[in-house]
Amino acid sequence: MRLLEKAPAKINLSLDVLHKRPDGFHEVKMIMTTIDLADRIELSERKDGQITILSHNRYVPDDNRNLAYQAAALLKERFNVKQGVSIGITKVIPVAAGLAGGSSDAAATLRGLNRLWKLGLTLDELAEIGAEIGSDVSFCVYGGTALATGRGEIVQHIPAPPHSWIVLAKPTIGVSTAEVYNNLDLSKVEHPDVEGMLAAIHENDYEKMIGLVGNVLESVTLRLYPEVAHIKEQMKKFGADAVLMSGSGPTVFGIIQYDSRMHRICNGLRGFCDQVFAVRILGERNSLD
Ligand SMILES: C[C@@](CO)(OP(=O)(O)O)[C@H](O)COP(=O)(O)OP(=O)(O)OC[C@H]1O[C@@H](n2ccc(N)nc2=O)[C@H](O)[C@@H]1O
Ligand SMILES: Nc1ncnc2c1ncn2[C@@H]1O[C@H](COP(=O)(O)OP(=O)(O)O)[C@@H](O)[C@H]1O
Repeated sequence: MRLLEKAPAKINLSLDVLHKRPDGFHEVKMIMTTIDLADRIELSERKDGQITILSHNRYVPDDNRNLAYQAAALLKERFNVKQGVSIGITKVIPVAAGLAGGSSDAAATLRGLNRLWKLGLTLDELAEIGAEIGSDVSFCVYGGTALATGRGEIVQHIPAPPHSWIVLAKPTIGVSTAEVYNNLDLSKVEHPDVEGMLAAIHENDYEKMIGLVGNVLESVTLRLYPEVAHIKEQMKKFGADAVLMSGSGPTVFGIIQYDSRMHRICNGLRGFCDQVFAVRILGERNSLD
């Protein structure tokens, strides 16, 4: 048997870090939403009990460092599964980009293997297992839009943000999440208004939402990688309503209401940036909701 799962990317509309915890992780408060940019995960049964990964992407490990491999290994061990699985990953989401591509591949693998191996687990149970793989995996198990707290694994569902285009621009560099958290100086950051963003989303208020985007991790990544600041400036200049870095970066996203302006911004960015995408938020509400 063979089955397919989509693994969508996420962006962080608001990302605050409260403090560093004794376990080395940071306590976060962030609003995440899945977007229509997805990897494709193909799972095929193996009778020999092995787990294999094939991604045809030189930036993605094809062994037990792959988060999808780790998801399969964890389920196999925890539920004493005798079968194996071949995991084919078609990468569309840029790697090490702040878009949770690896986490989403792991989450899709958990959802898919739950079906393939007939484990009968709930999404809540899969999300709990996902937290053992990485902080963003729990959110990716559910997708949609959520307030994430703890180290990111406590997920509270909220409505989708107002109708808008998301334009993504990824500079050629990749960023290490651990490096960004390690260089964060919380005494020097401006904290975003996460509660205000929550209210804007609940009220489906586009103007309020674009005025409240914020990410404390920008303070680190923009300093370490000036090209990210350059892309932010260009996206603003081309007319995006709001511009922010996603996660630990380096991907920058713009929020735009009108199609015509979205096209203008994409064309402008493509002049100097290889990876530019225009996508919708998954499960978005239309402006009349
Ligand atoms: C910054 C965010 C925002 O959504 O996303 P990305 O930029 O990775 O997409 C996340 O917090 C990233 O989550 P994730 O990428 O799953 O992180 P993990 O694998 O759990 O941890 C990688 C490393 O980041 C640091 N880390 C991660 C999460 C957290 N709350 N505090 C931390 O200090 C730790 O140093 C950890 O060793
Ligand atoms: N399935 C996967 N897809 C992409 N990267 C993966 C995967 N599994 C493990 N990795 C590793 O995880 C690192 C972070 O990748 P990714 O999840 O794309 O970034 P981010 O955490 O910034 O959203 C990569 O450098 C890569 O080596």
